[in-house]
Amino acid sequence: MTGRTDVAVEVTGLGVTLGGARILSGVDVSVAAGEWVTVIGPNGAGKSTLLRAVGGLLPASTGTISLFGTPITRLRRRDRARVVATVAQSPVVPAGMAVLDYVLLGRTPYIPPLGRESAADLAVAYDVLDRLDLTGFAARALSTLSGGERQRVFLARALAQGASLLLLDEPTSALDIGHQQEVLELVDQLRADHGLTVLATMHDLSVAGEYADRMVLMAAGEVVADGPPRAVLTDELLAVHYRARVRVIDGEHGPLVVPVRARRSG
Ligand SMILES: Nc1ncnc2c1ncn2[C@@H]1O[C@H](COP(=O)(O)OP(=O)(O)OP(=O)(O)O)[C@@H](O)[C@H]1O
Repeated sequence: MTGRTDVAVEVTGLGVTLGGARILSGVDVSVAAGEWVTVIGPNGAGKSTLLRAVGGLLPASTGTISLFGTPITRLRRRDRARVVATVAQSPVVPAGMAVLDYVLLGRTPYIPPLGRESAADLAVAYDVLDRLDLTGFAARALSTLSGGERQRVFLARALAQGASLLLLDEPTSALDIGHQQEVLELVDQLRADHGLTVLATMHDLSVAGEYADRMVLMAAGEVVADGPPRAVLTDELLAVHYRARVRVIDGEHGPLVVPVRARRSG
């Protein structure tokens, strides 16, 4: 059955089992078209697993996942790739591949079987390289780039895919503060200009809160809070689920989470 297309992601009662272990249980997450939702939670909470399931990279044991109203199980791989693009935490990179060729992999869903990329595909690849400040790297082997440069190339490949839903798993973890802002602002600009929908995971809670419309807090494979940043980034919720001592202060674009060191005795 085809449902509403103004809902980009509808996850209902999702359970995922991996290696015999239950990793996600009863997860409900909904992302409206054009919305930016960031999933947070401590290490091992199940954030990447959720993104991989939404990207069609892992099967659901229970529950359903729909993208723009179509159950993911009904989308063929090629059609799915035109709808959703994923930037994984550590993508596998083919040995010796040049940056431009890697970004062109994003155009695969548009290239006929046994065909070659068109001039239009090349133009898209060069455009995203330019937007991400990567033009000078086009001919370089991906393996020779720094961690941050490589992370921008992974994003470039996802953007070249032209999908309307972007899944970003820790997209800025290797980036310096300047490139972090550049990448997040670019994604936000694309969202404003092209109605892109973003479902991300991030560990930097202050940055996460500045960009997300809504945040989903996960712990031990379940959703424990879901709401605007101010409702999710609270001293209490972070203390309980991260076992962290933090102070949340009001920032211009959202709450800022400041770690507070324990008082030393003696
Ligand atoms: N193939 C697998 N077999 C068994 N357990 C797995 C498998 N893949 C992931 N897990 C476990 O599932 C749990 C959730 O992992 P996941 O990577 O989704 O967490 P995460 O919230 O993204 O964590 P992090 O913040 O550390 O990246 C972890 O405990 C992990 O060890």
